[in-house]
Amino acid sequence: MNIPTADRIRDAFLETSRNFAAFAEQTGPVAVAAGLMIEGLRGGGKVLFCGNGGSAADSQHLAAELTGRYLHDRPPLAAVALTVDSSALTAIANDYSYDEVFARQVRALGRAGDVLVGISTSGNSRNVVAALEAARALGLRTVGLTGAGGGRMAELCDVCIRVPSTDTPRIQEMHIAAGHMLCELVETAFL
Ligand SMILES: O=C(CO)[C@@H](O)[C@H](O)[C@H](O)[C@H](O)COP(=O)(O)O
Ligand SMILES: [Zn+2]
Repeated sequence: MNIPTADRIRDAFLETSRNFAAFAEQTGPVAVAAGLMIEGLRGGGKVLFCGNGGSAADSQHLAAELTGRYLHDRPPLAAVALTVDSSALTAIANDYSYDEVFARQVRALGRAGDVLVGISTSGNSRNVVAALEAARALGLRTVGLTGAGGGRMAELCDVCIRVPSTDTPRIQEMHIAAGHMLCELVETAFL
């Protein structure tokens, strides 16, 4: 099927708009996740993020919003993206397996009271699932950002933000919007 370019762009933007309208009616999990992050940070804990591909980019983006600032000046907040240390990622993948790249870092760095945010559009990426399992075993709180199905992550998360789409890029668009809202709510609590 040969869809004219303008129609294709408009259809994609309208789909994004419909997705966000549906997501706006499902705000509860975002509020609960922000509460967990605020509680963890107030208790002296930190927020860890992990994900693959676009979700790796989201992980470092969101961690930087907390260690730096989102909109306002306030104390730095403890956050680490487990996606950015190329030496750790390559060594763990090479010596153990790619499935272990986040879980091993969680076991190295995670402490009870911390929060792990796992980001996956399918909810089934094995390294993110393994990281959530490791986090639960250590007593971390777990937050998921997934697509509508939730995948295997749904049952491993204290709260799972399941955005209303099954299309990877459309899901990612809502993930970063939800992530920004999390940062806004967390920042407000520390102003
Ligand atoms: O950004 C994109 C697609 O928009 C890709 O890089 C995407 O993140 C990768 O294919 C990931 O490996 C997908 O993994 P997941 O979201 O299912 O956990
Ligand atoms: Zn992408």
